[in-house]
Amino acid sequence: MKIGIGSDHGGFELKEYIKEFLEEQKVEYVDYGTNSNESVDYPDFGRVVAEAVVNKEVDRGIVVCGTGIGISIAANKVKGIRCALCSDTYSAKMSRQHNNANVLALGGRVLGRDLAIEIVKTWLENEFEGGRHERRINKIGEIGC
Ligand SMILES: O=C(CO)[C@H](O)[C@H](O)COP(=O)(O)O
Repeated sequence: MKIGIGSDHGGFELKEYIKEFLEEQKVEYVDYGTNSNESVDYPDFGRVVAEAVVNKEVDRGIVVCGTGIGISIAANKVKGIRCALCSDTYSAKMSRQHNNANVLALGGRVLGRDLAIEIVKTWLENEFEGGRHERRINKIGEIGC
C-alpha cells in the first residue's frame, strides 16, 4: 500500500514522526509537504493529498494540521474523498470498517505522538466491511451530484 501524506506547519512535526513510523513498517509513502515549520495554508495540502488519492497516485492519504479540522474539511471537498478526523483508535477502526475512509486526518496540536501512531497503525490495519455500509457510503457519494 502506498500512502500520500501532507500537513501544514501545525502538523509538520507529527507528519515527520509518522513518516519515521511508516519507514520502520516498510510502508511506502509520498510526502506532499509542507517541509518546515514556516506558516502555510492547510487547504493547499489537504487538497493535494486528496487529489493524489482520487487520481490513484497513492492508495490512501494521511493529512495533519493543528487540529486536523481544517485539513479534513479541505480534503472532504474533493469528490470521492471520505476523510475521517480521528483522535482515538476506535474511531480510526470504524472509519475504515464502516466508512471506508480513504484519508485519515490528525491534529498535530491535539494528539500525543504515541497515540497518533496507534491511530495510524489501527487505520492502516483495518479494511472496509462492505455489506450495509456499502449502501451508506454510496449515498454519501450521491450527495451534491
Ligand atoms: O489547525 C489548523 C486548521 O484547522 C491550522 O493548523 C491552524 O489554524 C493554523 O493556525 P496558525 O496559523 O495560528 O498556526
